[in-house]
Amino acid sequence: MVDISSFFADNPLFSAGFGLIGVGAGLAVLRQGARRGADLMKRQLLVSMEIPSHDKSYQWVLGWLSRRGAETIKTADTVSRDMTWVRRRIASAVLPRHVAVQTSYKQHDNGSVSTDFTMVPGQGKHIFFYRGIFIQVDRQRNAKMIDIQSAAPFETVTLTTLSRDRRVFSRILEEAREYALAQNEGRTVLYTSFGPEWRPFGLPRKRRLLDSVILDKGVSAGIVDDVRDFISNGKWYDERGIPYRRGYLLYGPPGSGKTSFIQALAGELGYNICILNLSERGLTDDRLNHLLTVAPERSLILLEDVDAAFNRNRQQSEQNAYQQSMVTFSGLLNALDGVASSDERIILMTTNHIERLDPALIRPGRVDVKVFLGNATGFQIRQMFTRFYGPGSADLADRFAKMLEGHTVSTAQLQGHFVVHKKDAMASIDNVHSLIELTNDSK
Ligand SMILES: Nc1ncnc2c1ncn2[C@@H]1O[C@H](COP(=O)(O)OP(=O)(O)OP(=O)(O)O)[C@@H](O)[C@H]1O
Repeated sequence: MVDISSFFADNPLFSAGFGLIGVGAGLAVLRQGARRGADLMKRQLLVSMEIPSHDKSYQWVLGWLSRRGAETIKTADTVSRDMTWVRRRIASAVLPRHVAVQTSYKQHDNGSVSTDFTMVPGQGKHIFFYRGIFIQVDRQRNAKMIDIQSAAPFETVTLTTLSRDRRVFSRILEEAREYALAQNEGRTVLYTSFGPEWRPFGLPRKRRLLDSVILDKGVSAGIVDDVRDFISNGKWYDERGIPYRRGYLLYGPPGSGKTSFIQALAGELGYNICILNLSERGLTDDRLNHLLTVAPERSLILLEDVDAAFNRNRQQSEQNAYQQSMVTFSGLLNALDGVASSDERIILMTTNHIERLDPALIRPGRVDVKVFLGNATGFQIRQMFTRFYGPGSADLADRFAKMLEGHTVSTAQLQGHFVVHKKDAMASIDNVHSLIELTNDSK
């Protein structure tokens, strides 16, 4: 009888093969162990924060990173020229090698616009140094996924650092937000709706000064006081379970300063403006409701020319739903009532024809303050005159106002007249007949 075990044991070919299998298996176990060990170490030692491109902080963080890049170059430049290699080392250690360009435009106080190019980290991994800590930035694009709102490829930026430094992330987010806000300091951002979200429209504009819009005596101060009072009384509303919102309706003839005043009000409060056109194609009740709920903080919501979208004739407004926008009258009322919102909401509406508005739209709770901005009064004419020609022109202003007595002139027409005669107050008076010809007397 053959002893099988001794046959295998004595067979050199077999034992060598068996040995190899053993070594292979051992290596695989080791490899897996090493991978697991590395994963475990990574989990224990590293923390990361992922910021998807649809999040508001995404652009803030990219902007902030680009500023850090610029600062690093400056720091590197301060190193003495004899130590060029040190400068190179600093720069090559912390500056991304693959950058993407982001072009921004800035409006200066004199109205001119300049272009600014900034380098933001491009796709891939980069390391930067912040407050004594190394942080890895990994910017990735997923070409297969599209952000439906912006139709842009979906991207993420992931910051990774040692877990003992995890608190640095909130500091970075805070700094990035402050940096982004500081870029718009002294400016008013106009937002328009883009699908279900608000997007900045054009460049942030220089704030309009409140005293550049001349309303009748006490009107401007009255509105500003009311809004300020509202803003500072959130707790009061909360304690009484009253929705924290306030609606204003500015009504009056064209060119009386309704829109300009809202811009100046936003400037005065340091707020931005979200402009919504109710007649916009594709706007539905749901979208309107959603937009009013997600308006950026510290913003005024402006619904311009509400009479164009809805008027007394409900029949017509229902037809409207099919012809242009799909917002129904009841949808608008619901959105204004802002069912579950406890956030501050300031809604301003403008119209040239208050008489065409359905009383349900302008009842208290939806419109709390109604202000008539009419054609220029004697007070406004004098104020605008002295604002254009200086405080020394008060006597001429009286004369000019007298000449316009009995005529209906809008403040926009007055502004136009003063712009034509901007350098000469007397010419403005001598040519008052050209203004009277334009007036609304016979209309
Ligand atoms: N009361 C005012 N004080 C200073 N400027 C004014 C005033 N009213 C109008 N203007 C000037 O006239 C122009 C048009 O004003 P604005 O668009 O604010 O009027 P509006 O009442 O909103 O008009 P519409 O009803 O046609 O929308 C702006 O350039 C603005 O500066």
